[in-house]
Amino acid sequence: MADAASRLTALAKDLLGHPLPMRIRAWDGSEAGPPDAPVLVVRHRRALRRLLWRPGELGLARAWVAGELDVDGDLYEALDRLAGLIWERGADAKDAVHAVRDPRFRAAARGLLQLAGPWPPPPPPAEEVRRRSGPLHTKRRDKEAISHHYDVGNDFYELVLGPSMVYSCAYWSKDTTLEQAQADKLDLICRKLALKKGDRLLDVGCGWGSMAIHAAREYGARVVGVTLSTEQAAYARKRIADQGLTDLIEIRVQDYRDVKDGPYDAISSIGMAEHVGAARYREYADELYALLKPGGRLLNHQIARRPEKDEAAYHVDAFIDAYVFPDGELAPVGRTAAALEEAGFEVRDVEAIREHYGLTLRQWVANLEANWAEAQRLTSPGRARVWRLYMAACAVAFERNRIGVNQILAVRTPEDGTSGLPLRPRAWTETTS
Ligand SMILES: C[S@@+](CC[C@H](N)C(=O)[O-])C[C@H]1O[C@@H](n2cnc3c(N)ncnc32)[C@H](O)[C@@H]1O
Repeated sequence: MADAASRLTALAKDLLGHPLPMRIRAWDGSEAGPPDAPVLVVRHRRALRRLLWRPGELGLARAWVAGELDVDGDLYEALDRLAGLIWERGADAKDAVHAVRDPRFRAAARGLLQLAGPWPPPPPPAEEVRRRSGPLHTKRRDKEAISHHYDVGNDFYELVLGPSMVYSCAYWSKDTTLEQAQADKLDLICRKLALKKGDRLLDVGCGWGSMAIHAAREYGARVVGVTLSTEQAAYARKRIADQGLTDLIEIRVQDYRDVKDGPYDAISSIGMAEHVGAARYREYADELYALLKPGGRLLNHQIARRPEKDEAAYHVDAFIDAYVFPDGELAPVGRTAAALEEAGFEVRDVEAIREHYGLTLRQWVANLEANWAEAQRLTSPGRARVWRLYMAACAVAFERNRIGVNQILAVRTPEDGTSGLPLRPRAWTETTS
């Protein structure tokens, strides 16, 4: 009988209707497939059982988290090749229906079942979030989802994010470091908001307090930062005390829907609206509008995805939902802009900075890899693997324009129409390559 790698390669071709664009190394040490391609390592045939049980992303993710699947070689190239396969070839549901009717496909599925060994598959890895039923984005459920993602431990985030502790896309220029690019991003937002000494700034989804600190220290703003994560809040308060900024900054563990002490001169929302859910964008926009004084500005920095015919696709992918961001949702940028306009905002500027997120994520992955043993110790080997795959896959998704990230500047323009913006807020000629 042929070795496991050759059988897998042949079965994958019959199942996919296309050769697998990777080399395979199987549990028996055999190898097959294109010689120069990255190697998909199938350490244990249990991985196949998981895949047959949950075909597609979730099955792959479970095997990856359990350490049964790995990549030897350039992870980005491997993901890029797989993304090409999934996004360009697997997108058409009609193909899948044809495939299931095809006797070759059915024979291949039976072959895989044989190769997979004794049924049933093992239980999902402990890192998987237990699915909850009931309505999405209630305050309670959002708090649980946020704790899952952010209460992994500040030490772990320090390893990945580095000293800037900013968990959103940085603003790069040639030869900058991550720390500089993050500081540049925070400063860009302060300038877009035209912050000045004494202004009241509300930073919704304040993370570990980096924006609050920058705005207070560099612009003299008085800042309220809100987060749902108790660990983030504790960390932010300590940083603020260490820098002697407690008079200017207050950090609260509070849902943004419960902030009632407006009006503010400006609001920043950086990497938070991804948690809101597209169905609630209007509620989100209404809340922020009500918290601003007339003439006040909002800077909404948010990941978006390309439009889909089926809105169910806006829910994040199965792997990310099960292991990383439960209940996260991405929608096209127009949905956010429309909700802001409907709430009464004047949308003044949209800056798309997609490529910057690819660069940021690659740096986070490099930080994680450089601290791999420590990262596994601080969380678990499974969780460290989840994060590496999630961040590398997101980098590829940004680079391939599957998802993007945008800064929307919106003003609560008063009745008389004075927006307070300069005639030429930004000159294209100033941009660097
Ligand atoms: C991706 S982090 C971004 C943190 C920070 N803005 C940064 O750029 O580093 C998202 C933040 O949104 C917060 N968040 C999510 N939903 C929230 C809600 N309903 N109310 C308040 N904060 C929320 C999380 O607690 C977290 O601090």
